[in-house]
Amino acid sequence: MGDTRVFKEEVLMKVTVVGAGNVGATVANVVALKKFAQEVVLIDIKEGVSEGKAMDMMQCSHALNFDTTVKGVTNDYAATADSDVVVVTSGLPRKPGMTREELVGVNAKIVKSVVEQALKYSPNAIFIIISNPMDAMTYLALKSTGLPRNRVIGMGGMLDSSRFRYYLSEALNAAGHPATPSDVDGMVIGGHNDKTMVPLVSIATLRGIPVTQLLSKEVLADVVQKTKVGGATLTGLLGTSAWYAPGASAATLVEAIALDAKKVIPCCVYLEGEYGEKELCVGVPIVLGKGGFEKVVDVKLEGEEKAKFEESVEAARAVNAQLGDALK
Ligand SMILES: NC(=O)c1ccc[n+]([C@@H]2O[C@H](COP(=O)([O-])OP(=O)(O)OC[C@H]3O[C@@H](n4cnc5c(N)ncnc54)[C@H](O)[C@@H]3O)[C@@H](O)[C@H]2O)c1
Ligand SMILES: O=C(O)C[C@H](O)C(=O)O
Repeated sequence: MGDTRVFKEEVLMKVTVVGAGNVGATVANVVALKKFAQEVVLIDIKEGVSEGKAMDMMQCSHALNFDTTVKGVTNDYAATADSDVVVVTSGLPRKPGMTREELVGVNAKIVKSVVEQALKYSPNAIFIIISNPMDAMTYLALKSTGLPRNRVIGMGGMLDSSRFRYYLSEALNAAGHPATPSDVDGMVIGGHNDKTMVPLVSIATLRGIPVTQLLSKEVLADVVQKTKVGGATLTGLLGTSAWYAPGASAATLVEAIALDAKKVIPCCVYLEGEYGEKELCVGVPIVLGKGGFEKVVDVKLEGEEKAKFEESVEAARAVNAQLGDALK
């Protein structure tokens, strides 16, 4: 089979994934499959689970031809030392009928404590926050560590945009315009929640053709609504929240950092005046490279989309207000 090693000297990346549940294990697996990292450390509080999942993944390496080492540990942050990226997935997922915001109290304690422990061993790491409610958890991670804003990034927009593309492709197919999700370009900004995320219909395209020229207003409104409740729909079907697309989305962010790809991806970041907002973390397009987020990309929002983004910002502020003592 020849030499399968694919690492470039400058991409000897170490990635820690905190939480070895559905999402965390998927992130570790997809990172290994993408072949850009030297080592992935999976850490959890449940005795043996990280070790078992890591061993299972390592036993895929022959069949799937990757050389990344996946290591599992229980509560041993020393093993995570000198990670370049730390992905935080630890915390409770919602159950059918719940909102993500209902998890704020319990997950705030978990996220605050794991970020502090991971930072002690990896003082230069970039943190990617997944745990929900993600916008508030990103804000908490940033405020409680005092890290520069480019090193704390929440993942939600990449996932919501994937769902938007998926539902757009379904609607386009039904309207007689053959399309796969990857033929469609579309972005979701704002908070990662069921009510106020903002799928940007005005700039969505099928291979460059505006979808507004191909689909009726009613169909587009239906696509927007399905996208907004995409996570709740899956939670209803699965009995717990989704993991394949969340894991793949988080791994894609890690990859953009590892390869210094300078990709434009909607992510949750701390705003300092961009989009007319400050003092909160919310989803906007950013350029992602080796330093974390390098800049916020300005999309000129108008009319209804502008008003919806402002609503989303207010909703994110309301959840931050519930962080209370966790912020101290
Ligand atoms: N941002 C997003 O787009 C997105 C997508 C999917 C899920 N999520 C969120 O991600 C989180 C994880 O979801 P999941 O489906 O993997 O849940 P899960 O229950 O399968 O896994 C969570 C894991 O976290 C571990 N954990 C709990 N406290 C910990 C601690 N202090 N240190 C280390 N590990 C700890 C648990 O033992 C468990 O293994 C949830 O909060 C969920 O809502 C976010
Ligand atoms: O829906 C959830 O609670 C999990 C996640 O945020 C998702 O969108 O899949």
